[in-house]
Amino acid sequence: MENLRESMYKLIVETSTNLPYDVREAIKQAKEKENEGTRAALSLTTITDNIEMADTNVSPICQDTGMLTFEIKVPVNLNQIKMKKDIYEAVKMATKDGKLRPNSVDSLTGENSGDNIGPGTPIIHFEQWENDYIDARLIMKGGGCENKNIQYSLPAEIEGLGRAGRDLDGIRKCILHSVYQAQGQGCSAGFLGVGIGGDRISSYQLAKDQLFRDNNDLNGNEKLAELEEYIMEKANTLGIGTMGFGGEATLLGCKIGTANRLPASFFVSVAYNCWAFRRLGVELHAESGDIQSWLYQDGEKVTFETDDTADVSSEAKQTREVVLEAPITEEQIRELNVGDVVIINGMMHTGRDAIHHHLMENDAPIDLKGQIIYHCGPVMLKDDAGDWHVKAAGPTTSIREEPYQGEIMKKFGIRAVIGKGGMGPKTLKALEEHGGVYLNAIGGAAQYYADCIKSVEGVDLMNFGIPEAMWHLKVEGFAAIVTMDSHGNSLHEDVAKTSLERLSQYKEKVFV
Ligand SMILES: O=C(O)C[C@H](O)C(=O)O
Ligand code: SF4
Repeated sequence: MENLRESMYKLIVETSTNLPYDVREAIKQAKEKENEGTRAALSLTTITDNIEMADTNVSPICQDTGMLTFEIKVPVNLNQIKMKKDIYEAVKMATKDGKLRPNSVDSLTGENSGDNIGPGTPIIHFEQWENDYIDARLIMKGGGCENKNIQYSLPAEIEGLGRAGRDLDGIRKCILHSVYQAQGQGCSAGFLGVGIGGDRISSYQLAKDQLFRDNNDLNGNEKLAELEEYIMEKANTLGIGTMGFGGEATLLGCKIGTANRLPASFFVSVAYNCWAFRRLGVELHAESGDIQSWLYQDGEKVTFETDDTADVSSEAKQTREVVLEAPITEEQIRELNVGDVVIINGMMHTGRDAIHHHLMENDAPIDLKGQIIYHCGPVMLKDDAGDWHVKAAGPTTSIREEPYQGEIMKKFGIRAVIGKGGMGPKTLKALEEHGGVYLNAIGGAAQYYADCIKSVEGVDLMNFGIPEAMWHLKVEGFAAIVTMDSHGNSLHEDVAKTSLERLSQYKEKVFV
């Protein structure tokens, strides 16, 4: 198996940088459904441009390269301990080359292992089979969509839908609700893997396993096939849309599986995957470890036309072009309204979970008055001369900073924060009181935004690790949409409200 390490390296790089054909096809169809010129359509154009850029640059589609999970089937008698070592080496190499973000963090101290290896990471499952070759599949599921996974224990009372019993109709309610509760926070439009039955643990595993099914396959169980079809149709009427901006495309795939359960338990578990659905596989020669064929890449590769006159930045030309450069004044902020597209030039500073926590108790390493904070944990590489380069830099889910954001903006005089998925009432109130704005960038579009970053001017608090440090970035033409303004308006609040109303239409029994 002298080539296993190299083959696994190829699998990792390809999974991180090149979306599988079935996922590309689903995104292409979603884009065709949206009306031209709408925010949803323009956001999808940013997403498809980003997919092509990642492919061309051989760089991560999204900066969160996720929890590496390998599912490997091996002929009997193969040494799995040796195989594991090769996989670890391949992971380390891919991290060093900037194809993976160092994403393995000690749960208590927050210390980043730096190479993606640590207790519990990566996840590798082996299973023996009677075939004479190896089937190795990899999924890289990011943290934002992982946080939107949900497990229901039936019977249950479901928000908007009422009582869900221990039957197919109860399951239907759980799955519809799971789409609603994710809103735009898991970078919709998304894909669902659903596990019915098992115990709490195996039920979630079953849900994640469903994500390995080809998006175009038909469920072998007629009832479940019907349910999958129903969910696809109805979830796309909720109006959550791409990034939760509203629109036609909310769900791109739904795969449901079952396992036996105990008489006393009835779990429905949902694994929510963002549009950046990175999963690929290879068939390997059992002796050499060479790649014999790729999985999920049958037929002709689905490509997207790139159109730089029709992405989010072009919306500014149709609405109002507002160019911002820090330091920003309160007056400039008060002029902004939900729906405006802002083009940012000049400096912005990254800050996510560790920085927000730190700033509550400590001074900032630089003067943040009038500045812009970007909720982002980039993939960075240092060259031989010691200079840093941005390899991927999309936004992270902002709601995690909800306990801190308002206070921190006031304390340091920050005028704008950029992130994705929106923030809650506490931040909205602070934006109104202080004169601040929340700007939504397109989640997952890590190449698109990396391209806007013209230089890395410095970094502070590197002790928190690469994703969590405060990077000082100079940008040009960085486009984002005002989704929460200083007048008490929040697009996220509006979409949450209307989607709940739409969800409630589906209260009545459908499956008997
Ligand atoms: O960790 C990140 O960079 C992003 C994360 O996957 C998220 O969706 O919030
Ligand atoms: S930022 Fe969005 S696209 Fe990237 S891993 Fe998180 S949920 Fe997925």
